Amino acid sequence: MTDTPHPCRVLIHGASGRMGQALLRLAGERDDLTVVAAIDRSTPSQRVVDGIPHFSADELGGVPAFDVAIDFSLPAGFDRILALCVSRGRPLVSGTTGIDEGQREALARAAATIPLAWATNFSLGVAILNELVERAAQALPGWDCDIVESHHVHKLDAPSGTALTLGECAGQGGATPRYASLRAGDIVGEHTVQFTGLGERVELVHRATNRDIFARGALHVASRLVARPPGQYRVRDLLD
Ligand SMILES: NC(=O)C1=CN([C@@H]2O[C@H](COP(=O)(O)OP(=O)(O)OC[C@H]3O[C@@H](n4cnc5c(N)ncnc54)[C@H](OP(=O)(O)O)[C@@H]3O)[C@@H](O)[C@H]2O)C=CC1
Ligand SMILES: O=C(O)C1=N[C@H](C(=O)O)C[C@H](O)C1
Repeated sequence: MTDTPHPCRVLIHGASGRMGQALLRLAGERDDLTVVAAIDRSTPSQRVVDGIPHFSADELGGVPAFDVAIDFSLPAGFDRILALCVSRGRPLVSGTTGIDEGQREALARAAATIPLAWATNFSLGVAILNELVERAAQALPGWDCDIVESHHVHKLDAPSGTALTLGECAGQGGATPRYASLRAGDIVGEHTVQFTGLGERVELVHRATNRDIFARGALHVASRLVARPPGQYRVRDLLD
């Protein structure tokens, strides 16, 4: 008889948010992961919810042992969760967008000591779209490149993180992208990359209709990251 390895212990940072709630629900459906701590910015009135201990961001230093942290919060909360993972020597999966250049540099430094997967979009479709955009930009030199993104009215950053990553991919293919953003209703997330030539146009589109796709992707990446050496990983590096 072989021993069953214990479920991977997960900390969720940004647990009260739209993404945090999806992560808690979907993690609860998996046998290989168990959530040992949920962190919100403000102190919750109830300390244990559905058997999961909740902590405020100010209490981060006192959270129990974990194997991997998953962060979907805001840029103001990002430095502290990164510092916690570095100090505990634990991997970090982060989908927080809107982080600045200094925070990107801190990520790169941290990758010398812990495994890290920071991505602006954890869906499979956008991982593929990133590659398609780079190839299209290479194949269509001189065409205009425009990235149009639409999101729900609560989204704070613009252009979206995904749009900026698509722009980096287009840039690697030689294009100079322009951006346009729309905030309306409850749109989960839509991105169109439009290449326009003379008399013709190519459009590459991704529409997210349910944020579970991001949460599932992040949980999958977390389950793979725990076995990796320190370094920065992309979503596509960790796909099966
Ligand atoms: N990479 C991807 O695939 C995706 C990325 N995102 C990104 O994930 C992030 C969260 O999105 P969403 O869930 O919609 O946002 P919400 O506003 O719904 O949730 C934000 C969460 O972060 C917490 N938080 C805010 N500020 C701090 C802080 N200073 N310290 C600690 N925690 C903090 C909030 O706690 P409290 O409730 O107590 O204020 C809340 O739990 C955004 O950056 C968004 O762009 C979203 C979807 C997919
Ligand atoms: O805030 C959101 O909702 C989303 N944010 C990410 C982004 O900024 O690209 C990913 C997704 O589009 C949803």
